[in-house]
Amino acid sequence: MFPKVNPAETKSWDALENHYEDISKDPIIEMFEKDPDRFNKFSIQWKDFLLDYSKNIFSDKTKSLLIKLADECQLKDAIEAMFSGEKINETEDRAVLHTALRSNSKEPLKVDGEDVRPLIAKELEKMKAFTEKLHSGELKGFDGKVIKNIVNIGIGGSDLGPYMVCEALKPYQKENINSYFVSNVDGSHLHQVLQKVDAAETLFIIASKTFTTQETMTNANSAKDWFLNLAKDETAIAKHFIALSTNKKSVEAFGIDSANMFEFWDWVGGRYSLWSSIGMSIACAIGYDNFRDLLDGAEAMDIHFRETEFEKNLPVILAMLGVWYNNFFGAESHAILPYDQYLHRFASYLQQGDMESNGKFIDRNGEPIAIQTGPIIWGEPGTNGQHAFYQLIHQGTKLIPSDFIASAQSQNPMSDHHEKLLANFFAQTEALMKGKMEETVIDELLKTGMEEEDIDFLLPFKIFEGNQPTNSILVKKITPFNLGALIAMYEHKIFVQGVIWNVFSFDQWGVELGKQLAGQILPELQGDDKVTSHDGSTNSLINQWKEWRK
Ligand SMILES: O=P(O)(O)OC[C@H]1O[C@H](O)[C@H](O)[C@@H](O)[C@@H]1O
Repeated sequence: MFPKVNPAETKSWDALENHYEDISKDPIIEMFEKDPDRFNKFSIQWKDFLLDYSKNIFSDKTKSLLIKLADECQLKDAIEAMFSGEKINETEDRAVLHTALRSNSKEPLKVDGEDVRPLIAKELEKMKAFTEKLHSGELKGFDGKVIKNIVNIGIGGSDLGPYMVCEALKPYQKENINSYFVSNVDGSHLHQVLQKVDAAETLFIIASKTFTTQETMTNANSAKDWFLNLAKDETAIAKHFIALSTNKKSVEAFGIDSANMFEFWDWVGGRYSLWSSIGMSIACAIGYDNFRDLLDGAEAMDIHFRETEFEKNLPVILAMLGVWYNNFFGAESHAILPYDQYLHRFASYLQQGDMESNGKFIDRNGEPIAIQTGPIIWGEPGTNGQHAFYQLIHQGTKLIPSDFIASAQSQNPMSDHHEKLLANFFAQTEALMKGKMEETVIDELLKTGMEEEDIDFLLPFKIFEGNQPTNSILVKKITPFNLGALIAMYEHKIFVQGVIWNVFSFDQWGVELGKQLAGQILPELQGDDKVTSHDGSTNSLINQWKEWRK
């Protein structure tokens, strides 16, 4: 049974509240001075990963209390429930088995009496055969030209994951393939892409779990119209459109033959679906073997997560640190700061992964939750962020725990770029921890020859209080395998936090209301009649738009 423990009613929760009072103002730097072994104690090396979590407001006692909390919330049982295919997504009555998609195990894994392993293997074989045809040039368009452009049309989980991975693995991109992603229903998004491609050389991948999502279906229909206008032959669709979906009926109704449909299943959540046939655009971009490496990396992390004691478990430690700041320090957000340009979509990918999973106010017993749940996830690659928002992290009034992620090896070594990038990566976490004390500021200003009166004026502005917590995640190189492991690490971190906060992490009812209202408003936008059916603000906005639209 999936546990349903209210964390605030556990003994360790009370103990953590008391412990917070004792430790929250202690300078991290002094913890290093007192304990020379601190880095060894609070870091984990696993394969090509080094997680250093020693720069946190965190002691042996914090660690043991957080792990006790995980135990009291029955995390071990929850992990087993997920991996074994229990229907832990109770509000949708579904199992949660994205881990099965990347598993090499042959041991039967049943959902509703059916072993899912052969289903997964069959679909992967189909993806392999298709991508091999694409890369060998065998896949040709309606007039015999070789297909070289891939346009993925999808949104949310059917876009963010594949897009993020294709960007992160750009150095592995097949030379003869150009990949494009269209997600926004704003016609400009599709327009921009269609301008760049020749219909005769283009494959449209319509990616949608439900095949009913308004944005995706609108873009898919417009792409089809554009294509038919050029190809002038309905039968050519079979060569230029494929579908990735769980909904065969709607795929066929759209005009895509089920032979050109790559299936997945309702036990794969949208934001956890890049490992399924939703990863087709990834396999097309980097080749099937690299896609398999991505899956293997994720599987390695799954095994680590499932089998490693919590003390040394990467996702568990990251998750419990997040709980520590979210629930005891009152931190509202968590920053993801990759020092790797190719990871420039990583934070936005994790926004869906994390915020759609744990942004909930009702617990697994159907009761309102009295404690804080999922944080606001945000971030941009370093060093760019340093010149934009780091001011607030260093000297603002908010506590912002951050994950600094860097690749030890550059994909594109160029003079001393990578040393400079990494110098910034190392410097920032040190600066955030140490801050700059009054005496140091005075010393520095005296050395410039500044008058004492001027120093007195400037002094408070130049002080950095420090003690801003950070995790450093150093990865040897962002290969497909390591990226798969990195993504899976965050997926499991999110899972653990959902277990602790006692929320259902795999549904997303919160996205429905806006969709429903947009559906009601759309017909009201036709015609020139004044709209009066909403509140004063919404009516006025719509009516002003009607005046300005032409
Ligand atoms: O793949 P689709 O069915 O088109 O869904 C795309 C996205 O839309 C929904 O609004 C959900 O909030 C997302 O979780 C999902 O990934």
